This record gives sequence, C-alpha cells and structure tokens, in this order.
Amino acid sequence: MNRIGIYGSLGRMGQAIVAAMPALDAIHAGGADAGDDPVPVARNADVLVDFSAPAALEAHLAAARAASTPIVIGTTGLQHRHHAMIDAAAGDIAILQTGNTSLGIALLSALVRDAARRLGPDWDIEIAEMHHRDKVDAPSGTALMLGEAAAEGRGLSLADCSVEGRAGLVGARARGTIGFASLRGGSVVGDHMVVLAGDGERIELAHRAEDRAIFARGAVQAALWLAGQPAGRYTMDQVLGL
Ligand SMILES: NC(=O)C1=CN([C@@H]2O[C@H](COP(=O)(O)OP(=O)(O)OC[C@H]3O[C@@H](n4cnc5c(N)ncnc54)[C@H](OP(=O)(O)O)[C@@H]3O)[C@@H](O)[C@H]2O)C=CC1
Ligand SMILES: O=C(O)C1=N[C@H](C(=O)O)C[C@H](O)C1
Repeated sequence: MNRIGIYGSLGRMGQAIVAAMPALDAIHAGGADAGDDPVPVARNADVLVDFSAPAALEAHLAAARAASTPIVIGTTGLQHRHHAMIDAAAGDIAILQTGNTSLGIALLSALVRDAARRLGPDWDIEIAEMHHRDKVDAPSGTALMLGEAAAEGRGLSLADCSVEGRAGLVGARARGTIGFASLRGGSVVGDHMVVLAGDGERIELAHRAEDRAIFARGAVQAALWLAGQPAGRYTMDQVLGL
C-alpha cells in the first residue's frame, strides 16, 4: 500500500513529493497535470495526493472515487462547494484535506486554538502570511486553517468573524473579529504569524517554512497512513498523533 499517484506532479510540490518518496519507502505510481486524464493514475496507485488547482478537484475526486483510491488533498483556494464535494466523496473513499502538511503548522494550530480560548475576545487576533510571487490564492490555506483554529478556541465559526483585505476607510476594528493580511514576493516558501493583541501587550506565534521538503514529507506520511483507512474525512492531527 505504498504506491502514490500525484495530481500536479510537475509543479513545485509535485516535484518535492517525488523527491521525498524514497526515504519513506514510497513508490511513485505516476502523475497527471493540466490536460491529462486523471483516471489511469488513480487506477495504478494505492493512494493519491493532489497538489494542483481548485478547478481540477471535481475531476480528481471523481477519478479517485471510481477507482476506490484514497486521496490526500493539499490544494488550497478551496471554496464551500469544494468542501461539499469532499464531504460527499468521503462517503465512499478515505480523504484527508489540509492546507498544510507540516508538523510545525499542526502544532501551531493547536497553540493558536488554546491561546484564543484562554485569552478571550478582548484580545484581537490578526493573521499575516507571506508567500512567493507565484502563489495564486489568498489568504493562504494555512492562514485560513489558523483562523479556524482561533475561531474554534472562541467557540465561533470563522465565517462569522473573519475580516479579509482591509482597504480604504474601513472604520475601527470590530471586537471579536479575526483579520487576515497577505504579502507576496520573491521565493518565500511560506511564513505565517498569528498576533494576539491585548491592551499594552501582544503575543506573536509564528512558523516559517524554509523548504518545501517539510510539506512533501508530511504529504507522503499522510498518504501512507491514509492508504489503510476506511472511507471518511481525516486530518493531519490524526496522522501525526497530535
Ligand atoms: N497543503 C500543503 O501543505 C501545501 C499546499 N500547497 C498548495 O498546493 C497547490 C500547488 O502548489 P504548487 O506546487 O506550488 O503549484 P504549481 O503551480 O507549481 O503546480 C501546480 C501543478 O498542478 C497542475 N495543474 C494545474 N491545473 C490543473 C488541472 N486542472 N488538472 C491537473 N493538474 C493541474 C499544474 O500543471 P500545469 O503546470 O500543466 O498547469 C502544475 O503541475 C497550491 O494550491 C498550493 O497552495 C502548496 C504547498 C504546501
Ligand atoms: O502555495 C504555497 O506555496 C503554499 N501553500 C499552502 C497554503 O496556501 O497555505 C501551504 C504553504 O504555506 C505553501
């Protein structure tokens, strides 16, 4: 159960995943990119990883479902309708979807959830991220995950308290909101900082990815773990035992 097929195999992450496989005893079972038929890879693999684009998700899920092959979805920029598709497919196959496959971000999410719970709504929460110039979605999937962790810590849904893309005369900050800011430039692999700002003091919880290998290793570990699971939707916390 270690043959891994890759959607987005020629991309930055796809190539990093191929490089990470030998050390984890995984075998590359083929890849598909834009314009390729996703079905043969799904049939040839024990498990799939998808690091491509939201527009491809529906076809990738259909191929995985038809072949009864579990799939790790690392693609970000997903909307509500994509999550609904994942939930539906998880009735038939094992699926793990995450905006970040690194150990560090899994731990940071837990820290942010705990800090938000302990500090309460008088502490303002802002999430800043910086990525390379070619990243196409914002806020990053990781920033949104961290926002969800913070909202959960406060017993809220992120959709009800999120503020994205401030510009112009936006007025004073509303109490209890979670704000997002995105920077793009150079070759930055992925920086995330969660600021909890109180009166007269603030806490900054940050993670800096220095190499895509951390995401790639996590993706391969997740795939090998998922290959043995029954149908359902899973998280990185379950893979990492956090
Ligand atoms: N969860 C995590 O830990 C991480 C997630 N990511 C996410 O993974 C995704 C990919 O990132 P990255 O590798 O940097 O991006 P790249 O642009 O380097 O690679 C994307 C790959 O997907 C392919 N692709 C695009 N559209 C389709 C399609 N319709 N069907 C099949 N393949 C397609 C591209 O093919 P072509 O070039 O031919 O268009 C390309 O090979 C992004 O959403 C990113 O945010 C990134 C890092 C970590
Ligand atoms: O596109 C990227 O590069 C990354 N995308 C993921 C995200 O949107 O959070 C994970 C990582 O930060 C790199």
